[in-house]
Amino acid sequence: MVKAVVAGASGGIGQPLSLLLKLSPYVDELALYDVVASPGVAADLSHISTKAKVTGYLPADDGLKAALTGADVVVIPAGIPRKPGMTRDDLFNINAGIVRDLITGIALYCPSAFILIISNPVNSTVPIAAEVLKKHGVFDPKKLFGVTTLDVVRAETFTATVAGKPDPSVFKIPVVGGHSGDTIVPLLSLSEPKVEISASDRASLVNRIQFGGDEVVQAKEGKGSATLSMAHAGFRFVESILKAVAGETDIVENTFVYLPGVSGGDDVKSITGLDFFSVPVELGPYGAVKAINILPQVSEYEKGLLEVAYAGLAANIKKGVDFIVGAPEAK
Ligand SMILES: NC(=O)C1=CN([C@@H]2O[C@H](COP(=O)(O)OP(=O)(O)OC[C@H]3O[C@@H](n4cnc5c(N)ncnc54)[C@H](O)[C@@H]3O)[C@@H](O)[C@H]2O)C=CC1
Ligand SMILES: O=C([O-])CC(=O)C(=O)O
Repeated sequence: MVKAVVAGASGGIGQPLSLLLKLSPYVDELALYDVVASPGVAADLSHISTKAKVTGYLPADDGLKAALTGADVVVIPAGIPRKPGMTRDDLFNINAGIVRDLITGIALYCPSAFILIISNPVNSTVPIAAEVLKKHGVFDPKKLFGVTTLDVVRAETFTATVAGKPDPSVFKIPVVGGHSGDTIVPLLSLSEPKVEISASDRASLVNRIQFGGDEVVQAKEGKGSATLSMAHAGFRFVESILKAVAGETDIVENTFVYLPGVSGGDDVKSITGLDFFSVPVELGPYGAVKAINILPQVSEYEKGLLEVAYAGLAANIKKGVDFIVGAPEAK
């Protein structure tokens, strides 16, 4: 019996993601938590004739505890989205506290659940989550994931367009680093099948993948950021986790993990110098089995992109850690 929880279930991502989970054969119970409207969303979804039993919870009456108790996987798309002109880091002040409080609930009520963080800025919210879990003595790095799947989905789609291929799903393209602007590093040189593109097409393709989020923010004109493509990407990642839990093998997703806690992570860290980084990760029934170190295979051009990403990521990660452990005193 698999219980999935969506925290932030009434939002732009939360609703379609909950719909996809309600349709999944891997989910037996689906608990929807939000500060508004979650019982209504749950009532609506509960009429769909699939097996998952859907319930909705608000903060009142220990709703977070009721939602999380017994959870196997918790997906977190709670928090505010960007408006035009904002960076993901501009969301930190509000979303950091939201993620901290939800992770505290997970530490108390379902400490062995898989935790998938969608809330931005992912480069900082995942370190926040790790520190909260450490404080409670329940941190299992094999089960904490920053969801960077949308970058992979965009890489597949935009590359197919440039390559003139009608079906983007034939592509497998690793995207490493973090989840904001130039911390997102698509490794087009490792694309399968191979893509032959000119240097100038490559530069604009990389830029489009790195700033795909901004494209949607601008097109929505102040009404939020990517929600439907994110629900698809989030569901793809949750489903990979649930397939691995069900015993399927050879499941690999790119995801932002705590490298020192994942097998193979130290090899990646010895190149990046960072504790958190998104790389292809093999998933198994107990979480991350192995971080796959593809960094030695990248092109010279991609090495340059990576150097830029390292600097931005270091600052974002430190900001998240400091939010929980406290910034060191100025001397
Ligand atoms: N990782 C990624 O690739 C992506 C991340 N995002 C991020 O996902 C987050 C959500 O985006 P949207 O769904 O568009 O926003 P939204 O505003 O439509 O929905 C957010 C939901 O979170 C709820 N919420 C707020 N505080 C909460 C709390 N303490 N506990 C539970 N729920 C709470 C709100 O009531 C709302 O229903 C944003 O931070 C956004 O930047 C968005 C797209 C891609
Ligand atoms: O751009 C945003 O703020 C939302 C996001 O993370 C994305 O679409 O990749």
